[in-house]
Amino acid sequence: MSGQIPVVDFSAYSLDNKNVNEVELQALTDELMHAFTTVGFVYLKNTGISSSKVYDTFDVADKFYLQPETVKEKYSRPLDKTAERHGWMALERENLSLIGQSRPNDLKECFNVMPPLSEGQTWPAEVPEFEPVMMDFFNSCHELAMRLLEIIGRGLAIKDVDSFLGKFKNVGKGGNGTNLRSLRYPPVPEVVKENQVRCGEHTDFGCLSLLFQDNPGLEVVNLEGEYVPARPIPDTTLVNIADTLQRWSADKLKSTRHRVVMPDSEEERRRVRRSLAFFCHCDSDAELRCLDGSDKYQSLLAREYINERINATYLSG
Ligand SMILES: O=C(O)CCC(=O)C(=O)O
Ligand SMILES: [Fe+2]
Repeated sequence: MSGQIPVVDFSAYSLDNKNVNEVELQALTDELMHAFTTVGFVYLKNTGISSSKVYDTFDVADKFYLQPETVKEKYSRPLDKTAERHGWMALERENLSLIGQSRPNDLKECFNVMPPLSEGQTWPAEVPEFEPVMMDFFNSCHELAMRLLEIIGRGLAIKDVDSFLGKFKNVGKGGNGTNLRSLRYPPVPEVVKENQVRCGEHTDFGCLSLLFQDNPGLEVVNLEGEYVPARPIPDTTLVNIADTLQRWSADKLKSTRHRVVMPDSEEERRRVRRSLAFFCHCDSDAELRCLDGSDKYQSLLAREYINERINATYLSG
């Protein structure tokens, strides 16, 4: 299916666009709202984030992954679920599967970039370009996410869009869970554990996710409830709604299940798969009161909601 995930031209509000046209922006809003209220995913082209920038970021991440395990361990992400979650996670350390422990841990390695770093956390000194390149990518994603949130605020007919956007004022500054995750899925080994996948089925926790991927494997649940491939389309960004925003919008916006499976073809199994996921969260102290004014869900703080979700996710120790 890239079939059922629409491809939308974002030129009207691209990061490069200095002359925003009201009529075009409204048409873009309508297209995006249609996608976000149905399948929950959309491919965007002409966002202003170039594929050369994406590939440069993949390459810098690779330089880190190629370091010896002893080096990478210095930058391990704390396993304590209450700690700020910046850092590296070794292969088969995490299990995102909603069906939990009935699957072996995910066959992936990843690095979460979560500024500002807490005390004791450092950037990989062995790859000096890691910090500036990751932060530059983080900042571009942040800018794009804010444009998308503005469009969503408009699409939901929120009276005070500025106050909605104000709930994201701490992205990258602390007191906000936004992070950029680089993922590396190694070639599939000869013998794979029963039921193991590259990334277990899940929905994302935050508000909005942006995804950049080099090789196939991602699958998304379609409107019929079946997993179908969401293949990489060159020069696009895949965007999806995540759980916090689904709840906040009283289920108008859809947070859709997805996963990354092992490819079938021998050739693809031998390939590394790389992706970059920007998980945009609202501020931890934002109050999630249903945006439509309804009382479908009881109001609670974003922090409380996210903690609930993190605690439900199995992290092997
Ligand atoms: O690697 C991918 O394409 C998707 C990863 C993902 O869904 C996640 O980390 O939440
Ligand atoms: Fe995800």
